[in-house]
Amino acid sequence: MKTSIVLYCRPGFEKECGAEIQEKAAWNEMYGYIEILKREGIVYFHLHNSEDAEKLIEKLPLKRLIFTRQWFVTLTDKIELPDYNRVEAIVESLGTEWQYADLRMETADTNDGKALSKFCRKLAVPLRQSLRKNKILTEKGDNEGAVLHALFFSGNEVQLGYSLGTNTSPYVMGINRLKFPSNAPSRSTLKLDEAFLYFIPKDERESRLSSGLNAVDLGAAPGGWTYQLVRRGMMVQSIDNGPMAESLMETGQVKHRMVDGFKFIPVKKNVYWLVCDMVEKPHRVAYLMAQWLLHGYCKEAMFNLKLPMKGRYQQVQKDLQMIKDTFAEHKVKYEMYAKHLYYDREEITVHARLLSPPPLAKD
Ligand SMILES: C[S@@+](CC[C@H](N)C(=O)[O-])C[C@H]1O[C@@H](n2cnc3c(N)ncnc32)[C@H](O)[C@@H]1O
Repeated sequence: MKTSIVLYCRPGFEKECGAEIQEKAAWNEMYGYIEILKREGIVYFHLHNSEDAEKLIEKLPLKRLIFTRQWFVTLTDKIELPDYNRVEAIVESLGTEWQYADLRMETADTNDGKALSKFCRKLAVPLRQSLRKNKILTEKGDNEGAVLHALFFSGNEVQLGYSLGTNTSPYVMGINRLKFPSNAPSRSTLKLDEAFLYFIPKDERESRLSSGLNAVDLGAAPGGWTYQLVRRGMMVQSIDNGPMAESLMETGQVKHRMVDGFKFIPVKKNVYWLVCDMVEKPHRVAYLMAQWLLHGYCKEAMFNLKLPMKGRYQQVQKDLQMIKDTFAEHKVKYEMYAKHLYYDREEITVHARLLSPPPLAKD
């Protein structure tokens, strides 16, 4: 059996996901070839050297991959399951050598996969029990331990693998499913909600997403992103020529400014968050975000970069590199992560902040 890494991404983005893992593995001098399950959001990275699989998921932070939602190292090839005694067949193929802290029942992120996930939920109960009985699954609460993945292709076909508790997504298939708030003005509200939950660690949310902070929302109408800022108690300047939802204006927390988002500069230096969802050329948005941070107009920025039809991975790399080069030119320390989040479609979300004083800020 060859040892491979299985990566989950948004269906339709397998090529980008494959190109990215191959490139970032090569930076670590690990090589292999890609096999994609087209439109299923599943990518195999078959490593030439089997030992590299675990080394790679240990060394490369999952957070550094833009197009990968979740990953695992294979323990088995695809296993054929009988119609009965599926649990026994899975437990048997695992052996008793290794223990896991958690079990994830997974499928492709497709309509067929959704139908299959009901079956998985039912099977999870007896499977967990049996894994515990056989001491393959340890007691809950061990975040450091390995996570066991069971990827189902049908009720009769599964592949098993593991990820490392310290470098894995906490969600099944790496997807954080959120409930759409019925009073939000647009569905894109979920993009910013997911982004805040993904990029800002839980124990820092109280200070970095706290009530009373000031925010600017560029390309705000009708207000899905502003809604997330208002909901967290922030005061928001919403920039867009289009109309904002009345319900948001009534909160008294929103100032609507009908001006060009590329020309707007805040009068006061008290803006903490800049969020931006303008449908614009990504390099223009990337440049604007870097300028806001370097001038100290905001402390943190969360923004979308629209993806082109072709050469999506290369374009994203170019736009992010431009921001990195601009920061390097000004010798600032910074933190920047980008992710193709679940609620993103033809765009990725980027979070950036400076860790040293903004060099172009004027008193
Ligand atoms: C995808 S929509 C934003 C949706 C919004 N984030 C929400 O959650 O409801 C993009 C918005 O960007 C605005 N926009 C595009 N170019 C702009 C510019 N130069 N200045 C201000 N707004 C702009 C458009 O008017 C449009 O309302």
